[in-house]
Amino acid sequence: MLEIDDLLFRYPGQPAETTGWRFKVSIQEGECVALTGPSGCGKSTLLNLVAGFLTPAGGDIRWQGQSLGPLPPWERPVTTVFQEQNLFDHLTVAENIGLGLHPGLGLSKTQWSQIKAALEGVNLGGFGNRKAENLSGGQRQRVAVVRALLRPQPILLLDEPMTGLDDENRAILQGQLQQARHQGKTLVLVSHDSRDRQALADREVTDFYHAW
Ligand SMILES: Nc1ncnc2c1ncn2[C@@H]1O[C@H](COP(=O)(O)OP(=O)(O)OP(=O)(O)O)[C@@H](O)[C@H]1O
Repeated sequence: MLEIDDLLFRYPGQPAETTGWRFKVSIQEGECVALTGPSGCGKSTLLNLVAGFLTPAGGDIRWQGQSLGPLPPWERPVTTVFQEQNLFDHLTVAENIGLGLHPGLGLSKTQWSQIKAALEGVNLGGFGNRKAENLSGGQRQRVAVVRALLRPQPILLLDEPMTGLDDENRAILQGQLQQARHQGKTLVLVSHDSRDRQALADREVTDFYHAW
């Protein structure tokens, strides 16, 4: 289970008298939960806290009973697809995905073949050797999802993962994410598009945030 347990957070510089957040939600292993709420309620903030990109002022995040608090982002059992994809423009598509598997790109032949096959699975067959800088927004988004899906981490944090996709590619990525869930991954989804939430989420959670 992924437990967000009274996690307290306020952005640096936010005056102490203004309201911060107290996040609380539990997500079962293998579940896909959509966090929903009005713009600005803290959905992306919570994903950044779980990923370890922001530091809470109190409370805890536990995965299978172990606190993630002491772990830096790269040691957490988490992989992310965020709105800004941070692909390295000067690297190829395959290298960008490979970096998610090994920081020095020390990949086996089998892993390079997996990357090639995964790209074919999202309509990007033949794109492996292209520089990321030459991709459209929707293509970049698909590369980012492939990179996340190939990583072994059990928790996938998805912040608007379908941005910029046409209907065909949206359906393809929905299928890939459903497959990941059936393989046992735990998905936390933030999407303004109800089609994604309906296609993917087991339940929508609206009461994950409270005033602190
Ligand atoms: N780095 C930051 N410093 C200060 N305030 C921030 C920072 N990032 C976000 N905020 C504020 O925190 C609030 C929550 O932002 P967040 O992006 O988590 O909301 P959200 O629920 O994901 O919104 P949306 O649905 O519009 O994407 C917003 O009011 C936002 O302006």
